[in-house]
Amino acid sequence: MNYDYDLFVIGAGSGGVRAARVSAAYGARVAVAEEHKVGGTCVIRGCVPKKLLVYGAHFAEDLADARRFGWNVPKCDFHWPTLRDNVLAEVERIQGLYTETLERHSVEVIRQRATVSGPNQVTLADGRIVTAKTILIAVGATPVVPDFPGAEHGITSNEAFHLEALPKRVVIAGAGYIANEFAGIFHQFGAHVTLVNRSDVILRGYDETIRDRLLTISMMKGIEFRFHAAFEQVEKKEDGSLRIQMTNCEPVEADLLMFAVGRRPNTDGLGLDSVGVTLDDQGAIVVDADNRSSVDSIYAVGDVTNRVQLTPVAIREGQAFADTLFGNKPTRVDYENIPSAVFSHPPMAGVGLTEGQARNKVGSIKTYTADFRPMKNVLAGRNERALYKMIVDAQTDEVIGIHMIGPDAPEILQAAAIAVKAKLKKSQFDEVVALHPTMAEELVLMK
Ligand SMILES: Cc1cc2nc3c(=O)[nH]c(=O)nc-3n(C[C@H](O)[C@H](O)[C@H](O)COP(=O)(O)OP(=O)(O)OC[C@H]3O[C@@H](n4cnc5c(N)ncnc54)[C@H](O)[C@@H]3O)c2cc1C
Ligand SMILES: NC(=O)c1ccc[n+]([C@@H]2O[C@H](COP(=O)([O-])OP(=O)(O)OC[C@H]3O[C@@H](n4cnc5c(N)ncnc54)[C@H](O)[C@@H]3O)[C@@H](O)[C@H]2O)c1
Repeated sequence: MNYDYDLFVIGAGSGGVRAARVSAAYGARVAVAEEHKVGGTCVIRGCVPKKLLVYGAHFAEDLADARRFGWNVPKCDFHWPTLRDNVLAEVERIQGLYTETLERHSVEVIRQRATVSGPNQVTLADGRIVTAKTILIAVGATPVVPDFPGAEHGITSNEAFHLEALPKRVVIAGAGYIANEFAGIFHQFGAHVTLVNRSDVILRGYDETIRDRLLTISMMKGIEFRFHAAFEQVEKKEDGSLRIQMTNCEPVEADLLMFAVGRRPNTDGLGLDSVGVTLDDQGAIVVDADNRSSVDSIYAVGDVTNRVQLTPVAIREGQAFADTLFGNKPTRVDYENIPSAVFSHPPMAGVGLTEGQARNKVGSIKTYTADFRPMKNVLAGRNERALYKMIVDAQTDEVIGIHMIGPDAPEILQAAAIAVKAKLKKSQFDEVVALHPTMAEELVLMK
């Protein structure tokens, strides 16, 4: 049968763009449909604008610390519209680059919503029907908004990048990645931040000691935490402020409520049920190791499969899909030892097993820690300690996990992750001469 395209990709985000571009480079006739902006969550309302806000926020501490280093810093004001508009302009620039790359590879970019209407058929928002030998679903995920009276007065991370003015009092629901990153951002911009979580665990999945250090430092900075609290009701008052009622604590008054309680796959109304694509109980597309769904001609990559919701993972899945299907190079993503980071203030990062996971899985382990006050913090009079932890298999001496919190932790961890992935031993770390004076030298000095 003749199809309009060899490949039709739905969603031009991290996974979809990579899959479309590489498949086209292998000679496939490819189209990609995008209902919002090319680049997807990471570029438009995720990693990129978030990291730029983190940089912007960090100046609050840098400017204060500079005085201890002899700089005569006058009283500085922060102007939110300047940062917001510069960040949004940068996002537009990157969006342009992504679109250009796709077009240069002869990928047809269709700026509309698309839904699946057959195993080889896609229906566009304007009513056009197109056919493709293979369909790749790369529609990502969307923020979860809990259901309770007044929840409509809250925003999600999608809107946080567009705020008219900076709120003075912010309540953030959740205690995961987005909650902790935005807690740091709003706090550094001068807002009073309260994090509300239904349990007393922040950043589940990260090493407990590292998480505890972030909690301690955040509280020291003045970020408040309300644990074991569930939202009951939010009222909007005449002056526009919010009265937020929760279980287990007094109501909180705030100017902004932001939900950061997870992201669910974007499969609603996508037509997948009509063709028999199997979804799990979270609405994620169930795929095999080659990203193939329960329907032979339909594949899925990225957040919509709810495996690991990170951009580099979506990109790898998109690449593996293209290599396997159109490049004659069967490739599978290796999910072992994926490094990750939280761009909180200070940031934290980790790779491999946490101490708790290692005790359960490996049994006999050794742990090494470096708990130190970075040189810069000492001179700045900033009482913030960094903490590095290394987990070693006691039998093989292999380093099976590295976890850290402190300045530049994500930058340092990316390099350390190579060693963990390469299954290097603790003795091989010890053989490396320290690079002095750095924070990273602690990695080869742990005793
Ligand atoms: C605030 C925030 C910060 C983040 N920070 C980081 C970080 O620092 N590091 C990191 O690794 N990850 C981060 N992430 C996660 C990362 O953004 C995602 O894991 C990644 O974007 C997933 O890529 P994807 O291709 O699966 O989906 P997406 O990038 O979400 O792309 C999906 C695209 O599909 C489009 N679409 C959806 N439905 C349709 C349809 N029916 N028709 C046409 N188009 C459609 C959407 O508009 C979107 O553009 C962050 C996420 C958020 C929300
Ligand atoms: N630096 C990064 O790499 C980065 C940054 C941001 C987001 N992301 C990705 O995006 C995903 C989504 O981020 P997120 O922060 O929304 O999710 P998350 O899974 O990190 O955290 C969700 C939090 O919400 C809490 N929660 C869940 N349901 C709740 C409810 N009904 N009421 C109150 N609290 C509730 C959970 O206990 C948890 O603390 C992450 O899992 C991550 O993969 C990555």
